[in-house]
Amino acid sequence: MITTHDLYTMKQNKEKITMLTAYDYPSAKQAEAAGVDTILVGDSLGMTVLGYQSTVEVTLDDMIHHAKAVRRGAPDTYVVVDMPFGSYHVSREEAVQNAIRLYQESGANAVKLEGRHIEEFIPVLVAAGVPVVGHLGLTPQSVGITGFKMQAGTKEDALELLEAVEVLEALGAVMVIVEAIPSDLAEKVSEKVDIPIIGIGAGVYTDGQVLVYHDVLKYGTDFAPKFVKQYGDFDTVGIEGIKQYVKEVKDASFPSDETTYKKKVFIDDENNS
Ligand SMILES: Nc1nc(=O)c2c([nH]1)NC[C@@H]1CN(c3ccc(C(=O)N[C@@H](CCC(=O)O)C(=O)O)cc3)CN21
Ligand SMILES: CC(C)C(=O)C(=O)O
Ligand SMILES: [Mg+2]
Repeated sequence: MITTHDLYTMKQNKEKITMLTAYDYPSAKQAEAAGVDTILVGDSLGMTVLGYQSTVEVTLDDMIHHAKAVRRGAPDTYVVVDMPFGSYHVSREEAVQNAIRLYQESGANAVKLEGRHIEEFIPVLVAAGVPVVGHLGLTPQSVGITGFKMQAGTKEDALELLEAVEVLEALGAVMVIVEAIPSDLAEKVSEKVDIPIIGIGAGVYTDGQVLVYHDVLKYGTDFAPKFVKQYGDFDTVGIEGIKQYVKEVKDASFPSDETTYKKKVFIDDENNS
């Protein structure tokens, strides 16, 4: 498994860092088998595997439940887990307590938090030994305020984001995700700091890329943001497979001899009791 330190080295060596979300045992196994550098147990699981309209409904217990399954499926991959909406917004004490619980119970390598208000308690987490990943730009937990659209499109907002990344680095964050921001800003941000900047919808100049498993494989998603590229079509493969199964049960061609136990046991036969 790579370490937090390896992520810095990869940036220094200009080796792109790959990140893919995973939410359960099989997706984690696939991600590890495919050799991704890092897995994100994103709170996007609320949308991709639980069918919610946003990530706002996801709870801390949901995140722990899914992250533990991911850890079992990918024991040798660097795993980042999202702190969900509301779990780090009430007070500094509660935020730190919840982050420590998530880190400890999930077995993840780092916890990710959205926005700038996290600046007030990052040092406490870092002091406690918890690697912290930031998330700026489009922060989906604030969808009620921002909507799902490109962020930092004005000079003022771009400068603000640039400053925020520097502050996160200074406070000890190990990595920052930037989501749905202009490519030239993402490039500047990546050049400005030594910690890796991972982009989603942020162009090609970041130190790495992250996408959502279900988007990459076209698996049950109802929409695809502009920045998604589909590398597979699980929906077609899955639906075709299920249709074939249904057909074969209907016409009794399944189960066949090969899928049937054929030891003869008659309950009324003394020789076979
Ligand atoms: N399946 C999935 N993929 C994601 O990338 C993702 C999630 N879920 N859930 C959490 C957040 C939410 N994200 C989103 C959700 C919607 C758009 C979207 O509709 N974007 C429009 C732009 C709309 C506009 O600019 O007005 C697009 O066309 O890209 C973008 C990112 C990214 N994250
Ligand atoms: C989109 C990524 C960065 C994320 O936070 C998630 O999957 O929840
Ligand atoms: Mg998230």
